[in-house]
Amino acid sequence: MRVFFIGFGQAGGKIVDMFLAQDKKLGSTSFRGIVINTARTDLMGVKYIPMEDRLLIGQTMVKGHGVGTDNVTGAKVAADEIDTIINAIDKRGTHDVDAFVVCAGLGGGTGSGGAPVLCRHLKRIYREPVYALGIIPAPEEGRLYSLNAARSLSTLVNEADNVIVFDNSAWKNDGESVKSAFDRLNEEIVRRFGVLFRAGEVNKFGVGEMVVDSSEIINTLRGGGISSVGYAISEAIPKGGRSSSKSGGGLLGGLLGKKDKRQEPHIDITSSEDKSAKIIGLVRRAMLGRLTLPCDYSTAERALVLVAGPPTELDRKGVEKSKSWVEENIAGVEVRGGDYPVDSGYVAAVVLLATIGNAPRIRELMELAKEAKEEVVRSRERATSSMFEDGIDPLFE
Ligand SMILES: Nc1nc2c(ncn2[C@@H]2O[C@H](COP(=O)(O)OP(=O)(O)OP(=O)(O)O)[C@@H](O)[C@H]2O)c(=O)[nH]1
Repeated sequence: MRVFFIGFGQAGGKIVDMFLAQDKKLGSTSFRGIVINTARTDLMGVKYIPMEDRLLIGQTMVKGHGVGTDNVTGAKVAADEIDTIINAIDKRGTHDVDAFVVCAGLGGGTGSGGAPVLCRHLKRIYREPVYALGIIPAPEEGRLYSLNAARSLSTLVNEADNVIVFDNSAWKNDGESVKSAFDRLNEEIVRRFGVLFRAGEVNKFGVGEMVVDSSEIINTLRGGGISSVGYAISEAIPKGGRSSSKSGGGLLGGLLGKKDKRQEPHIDITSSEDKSAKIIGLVRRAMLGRLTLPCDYSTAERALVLVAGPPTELDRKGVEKSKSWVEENIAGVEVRGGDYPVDSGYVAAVVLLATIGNAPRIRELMELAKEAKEEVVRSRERATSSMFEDGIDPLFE
């Protein structure tokens, strides 16, 4: 799938920078993108994106200093400068893209406010689908971040064709601060979505036996709402049957995973039966393990199962059986799937759970936003009644 990424704000910018770095490392041209920010220093912090693809907005309003977690200003700046943003996207080339992905941390100001505005305009201008990859804050980051995320998310679900969520709090380790975990979390994000969005890409192995092309990803995400992604890897059987000591094993190895002692040890299997069992096991681990957004997977309306790895490990029966298993376990009946052959020391399963109906953290954010709204109404009423007590008629003052 050819994806045009737009990194909005600091988190979005760093993640898109990594997507493009991965593309360069793989010698692929599936991904392109630009980054946008109101803070000059954040744009300078990006490592791989060329200077001409870094766009500073809001200079008259905030003078390159950022919007300071104020997402109303973030939205205003994006709306005021939408023509400049669209021009920068057009300049980078959009004629052959399959989808746009707007990537942003929803708890701050620039990306949180700007992403919904940008999605609305991209949808107005282009025929290709527009997805948001939204990072939601951990509760420990404070109420303001959660309120910003709730507000941004409720607008985004109406503006984007689908919002795929990554929950920072679900991914940081106990005792670790969210900030110190950023680099690791970003790697997790780029690994999952890098594999998913590359499905169907032609490499030296050609396309898979059961190719997943961009239309299958698009059809899976078609219902809108919020989606989550599961991922699991297992070591592949090295050529000649011995275990490889190299991390990843090959150019694309880094795409699927790096050597991780916590992963299940590989089992030397060669028969189709064994390959199929390995794939089913991986898909189960992907769906039942940690998702980008922890949610009740049984409420998903559609799903996509993608198995990536060396061609010798891919197995049609395994993918078919995994699809049936996913279908039995989600609310909807539309489950798509296929394989993606790559040169790697790993086999990976990605499960995209689309349009989910229940995620506790999203519910928590929405309740917080409702309470905050009620508080505002109550404090307005209190202010009005105190003015009456003072003998002031607010209508005439
Ligand atoms: N996963 C991840 N989350 C991040 C990263 N950087 C910031 N965040 C989260 O994103 C939210 C803040 O968004 P930022 O991107 O820093 O803010 P911004 O859009 O630049 O907006 P302002 O700084 O307010 O102008 C917070 O909830 C952070 O936890 C990152 O590198 N990775």
